Amino acid sequence: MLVAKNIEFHYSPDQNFNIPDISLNQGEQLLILGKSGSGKTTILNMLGGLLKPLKGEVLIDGTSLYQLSGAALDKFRGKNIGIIFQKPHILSPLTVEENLRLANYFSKAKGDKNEVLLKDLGIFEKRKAKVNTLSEGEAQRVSIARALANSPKIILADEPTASLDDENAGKVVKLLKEQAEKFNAVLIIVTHDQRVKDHISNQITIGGEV
Ligand SMILES: Nc1ncnc2c1ncn2[C@@H]1O[C@H](COP(=O)(O)OP(=O)(O)OP(=O)(O)O)[C@@H](O)[C@H]1O
Repeated sequence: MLVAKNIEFHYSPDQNFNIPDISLNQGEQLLILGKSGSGKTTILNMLGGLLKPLKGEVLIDGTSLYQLSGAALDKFRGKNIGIIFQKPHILSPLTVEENLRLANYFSKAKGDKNEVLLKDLGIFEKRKAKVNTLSEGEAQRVSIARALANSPKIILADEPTASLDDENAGKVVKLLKEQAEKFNAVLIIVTHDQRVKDHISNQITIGGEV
């Protein structure tokens, strides 16, 4: 389902990220641990079709992402990959519901799963609320709902627990796992947060001990 092989990348020649090969089947989960600055967001962006590696390739369902043209890659990403960014990519003046409909619109999905998704994530009762009136934990769940709105085969989450207290951090990881299991999707979480360690047993560490 998701394969990354022989990936090489650096922003400047004096840098070198050591990026291990990754191979995950449908429904498998992986935790990538790394200290701040170790390249976690960089890897996630490469796996998500947002940053072209200098060498190597990323294959999703046999499709080599960076062989696709820009427009085809955008379309492929919209259909297959859901990314939960470190800083929520949601529009705060809009309501929860409107944010989801916007995601549906961009991925041409019907939006028939929105209600179930909001219920699963415990934010259904907030659907008419503007995002800028939500707590950080609620806003994080909206950004998860948005990323999952088109039932992606690959779910990538960048430090999804960084700004959450213990209780909410645990909840968010559980929700991500449940949703991935429900859709039999690949789930990759990158984090430096030790609290996530106990939730996903398949782990790799980049850039030395965390
Ligand atoms: N666009 C860029 N141009 C140049 N250097 C960059 C760029 N983006 C990131 N870097 C550098 O690359 C390194 C890895 O960054 P990255 O954001 O991938 O790390 P990270 O592990 O996700 O860190 P954090 O946990 O703090 O978010 C850092 O040293 C960062 O300063």
